[in-house]
Parts: sequence; C-alpha cells; structure tokens
Amino acid sequence: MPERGMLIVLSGPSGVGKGTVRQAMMNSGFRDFKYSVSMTTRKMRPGEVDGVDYYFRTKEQFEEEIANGQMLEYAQYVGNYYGTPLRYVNETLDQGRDVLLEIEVNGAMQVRAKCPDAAFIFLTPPDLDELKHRLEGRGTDDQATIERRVAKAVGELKMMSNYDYAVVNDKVELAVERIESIIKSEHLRVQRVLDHYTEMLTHAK
Ligand SMILES: Nc1nc2c(ncn2[C@@H]2O[C@H](COP(=O)(O)OP(=O)(O)O)[C@@H](O)[C@H]2O)c(=O)[nH]1
Ligand SMILES: Nc1ncnc2c1ncn2[C@@H]1O[C@H](COP(=O)(O)OP(=O)(O)O)[C@@H](O)[C@H]1O
Repeated sequence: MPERGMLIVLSGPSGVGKGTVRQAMMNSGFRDFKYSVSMTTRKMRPGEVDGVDYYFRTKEQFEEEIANGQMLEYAQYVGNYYGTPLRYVNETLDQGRDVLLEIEVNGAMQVRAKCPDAAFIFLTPPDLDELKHRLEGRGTDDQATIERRVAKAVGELKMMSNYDYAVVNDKVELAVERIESIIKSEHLRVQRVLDHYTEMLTHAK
C-alpha cells in the first residue's frame, strides 16, 4: 500500500494570487500534487468550466451535499457557499498523492481540526493597495464586490497566525519557490517521524 499523501492547505485573501501561484507550480514541473476542485454556489465567470474551476451547484444542491456528509469543509464567503468534496481528497491521499486545497480561512480551520497533519500555508499580498490593484486588474468582479473582498481581506489577514507558514506573493516565481521548499521540508519532517517509529517498533520486537 502506498504511503498516504500529504494535504496542503493554501489560503489567502481573494486576489492575492492563489490560482496564479498554483498554476505556476503545476507548470514548474514541481513534484506531483493534485488540485482538489471545490464546489460553489457562486455564478460562473466567463471562461470558467464546470468541473475544472469549480463544481457549480445551486444552493439546494450544495445544502444536500452538506446534509449527506459529502463535504470535508465548507464556508460562506460574500454570499455564497464554497466547500471541498470529501471523497476526492480521501481517495487521492490514499493513492499516495499530495492534495492541494485552495480555500478561505474558516474552511481551513475546519480542516485543521479534522486533519492536524496537513501543511497550512497562508499567501499574503505585499500590502492592501496591491491586493485591490490585483482584483481590479483581474477584471472579474464589479467595484462593489471588490470593496467587499478587500474589506474581508482585513479579517483574513488577522487569521494568518493560525497557519504554519506565511508566504508573501510579491513575485510569482519567488512565491512558488517558497511554497515548494515548504512542501519539500514538510515531506522530510513526516519521513523523519515515520523513520523514528519504524525504528522504535523494530527494536520493540
Ligand atoms: N472554505 C472554502 N473556501 C473556498 C473553497 N474554494 C474556494 N474558496 C475560497 O473562496 C473565496 C472566493 O473564491 P472565488 O469567488 O473563486 O474568488 P477568487 O478566489 O478571488 O477567484 C476565496 O478565498 C477562495 O479561496 C472551498 O472549497 N472551501
Ligand atoms: N505576484 C503577482 N504580482 C502581480 N500580479 C499578480 C501576482 N500574482 C497574481 N497576480 C494577478 O492578480 C490577480 C489575482 O490573481 P488570482 O490568482 O486570480 O488570485 P486568487 O486566486 O488568490 O483570487 C490576477 O490578475 C493575477 O494575474
């Protein structure tokens, strides 16, 4: 049976660059990880694809998934539900593959309670002005939504101390390097713990 994969939780305010950094990690040929596609009730943006960017569902469908215990975590964010389907995460970890979740802070804290061994990384903008510029530059949200997302970011940044690591997304390549080295060292750490127990059990025989 393969060794179970590692769960990596990446959070950070809307517009900080989580999706951009994840895409750059995938393109960089960095070690294998699988991205867990979230479920949401928010409207599809132009260019988004159901099942690739999100599983787009109605509120009723989402609430049914919750009631049936199909979500690892979920939260409401600026008027919509967002959540992580449980089955994909479990199956992929069981196959020995790492899984990356890109989720907001309340959901991340639910994962922390259920999977304390996961690596929790918070991606932060250089400052709030730059965050606003990035949201405006992305052009996916109207000005009122941008204001709500920036206001929400202030509370989210306060949650940073609940994470194992904080990474500044100043330049995408640098953020990618930082995250990759965190994941590598987390793997070494887990391996050392496993080696320790294997040795202990061998001596106990
Ligand atoms: N708790 C939770 N948050 C999620 C999930 N998927 C996405 N989010 C977060 O929900 C927030 C809004 O996402 P979205 O509307 O796609 O905006 P974007 O991340 O700025 O493109 C972001 O902080 C996402 O990281 C999920 O499965 N669970
Ligand atoms: N390091 C960076 N420097 C400048 N712009 C960035 C950087 N990272 C991301 N961006 C831009 O910021 C916007 C938001 O990025 P995105 O990946 O959609 O954020 P998130 O997934 O966190 O909401 C996009 O237009 C993206 O091109």
